[in-house]
Amino acid sequence: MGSTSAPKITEVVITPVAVLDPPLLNASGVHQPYQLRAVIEVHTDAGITGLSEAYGDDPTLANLRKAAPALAGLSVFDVNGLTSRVALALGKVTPTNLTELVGRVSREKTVAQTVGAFEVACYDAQGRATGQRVCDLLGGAVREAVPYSAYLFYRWAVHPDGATGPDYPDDDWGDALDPDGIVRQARRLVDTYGFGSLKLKGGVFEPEAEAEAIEALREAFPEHPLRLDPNANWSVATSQRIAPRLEGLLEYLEDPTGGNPGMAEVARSTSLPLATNMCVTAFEEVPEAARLGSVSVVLSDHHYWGGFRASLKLAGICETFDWGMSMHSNTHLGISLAAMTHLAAAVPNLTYACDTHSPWTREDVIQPGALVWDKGSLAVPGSEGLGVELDRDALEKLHRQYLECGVRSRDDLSAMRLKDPAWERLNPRF
Ligand SMILES: O=C([O-])C(=O)C[C@H](O)[C@@H](O)C(=O)[O-]
Ligand SMILES: [Mg+2]
Repeated sequence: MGSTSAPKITEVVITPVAVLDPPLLNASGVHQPYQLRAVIEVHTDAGITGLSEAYGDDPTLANLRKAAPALAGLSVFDVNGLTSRVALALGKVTPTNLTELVGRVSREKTVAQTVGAFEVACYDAQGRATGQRVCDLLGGAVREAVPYSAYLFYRWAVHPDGATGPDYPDDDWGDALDPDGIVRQARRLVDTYGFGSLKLKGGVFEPEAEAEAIEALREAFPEHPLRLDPNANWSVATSQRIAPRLEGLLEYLEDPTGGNPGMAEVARSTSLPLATNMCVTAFEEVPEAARLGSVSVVLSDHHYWGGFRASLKLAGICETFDWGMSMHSNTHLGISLAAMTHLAAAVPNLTYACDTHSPWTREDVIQPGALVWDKGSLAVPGSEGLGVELDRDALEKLHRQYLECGVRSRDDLSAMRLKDPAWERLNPRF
């Protein structure tokens, strides 16, 4: 196809939505009753529309809205043009981030987040224009089914008093606050989805209690690879105390402590591979990690690395430094899940099962049937583009929920203080 006949962007529509979210505990506090996402539609003069999904907090929305008008007239194939137009439109943008749990903020990362949000929609449009799947545009599928891991969370049964209205529909998972609760949760996730590996979100309770939960998981699931992610809520000394107990139990220990120097100290004292989505989260952080030897697995995430092409670049870096590659998730909907699946299908060295928050998200904006769980994996959806279609009624409903719920940014700390007003975010806590 010559560039003159390539679909050109005519309009970008950004719709914020709010989705029900359970009270999942982490190092920063607890999830609010609603998580925010932005649904992006990139319309073209060819009548084709590309879809994408991004964070939906106020600062992200402001950046998306600031950059969107600059895309008018751009070919959906011109991803380099997209990158430079977004950077120019954002100018000296204020660095923003969704949560401290995905590493430090920087201007580079803020621009990358915005580029990535539109880039995914452009790839979807490219696929729809050419009759190709996104994974084929990214180099071809090296796997037709992408394995995901069960994402286990300590959690309460219900949100704290005052966090929700009287009609808020709590889920039926109950609480999980000790090893038995975590094993019970894992059993249900494995039985329902067939997950073949398990990740426990840690950094919540005393590290010994979390190690005990890992031991209980090992006993209950002798064959499942296990991971623990304390989100940098352990000091170096604590990490060095606990890591030996976890050796032989975990396939990797994710972000036990904060920063590349601290991670490097821990790495030197344990045989456990250390993984991260906190100290290597942008290209500018790669040289220090490589120099110090702080990590051996990097969790990619197209939402903040800058989209598909940036993720392929990261894959090359991982290969160069002999780092394993996995995939991180924040709460997301089906458009992002499709994007994650196409990307993971096309990256040969992304050999670890990917993270997903899917089981915790009871609502969606896509039409059902495109993403079907089978033995903990998702087959690459569709025959062109991302392979998912918007459910307009659901989009409208979740947008209305956004307008009514009052949540405008992610704030796990304030959510936690509804239960315990004296709760402090200690960094690290343990
Ligand atoms: O692997 C991670 O660090 C995450 O998944 C970060 C997320 O924000 C997770 O902790 C959460 O949803 O609470
Ligand atoms: Mg992590």
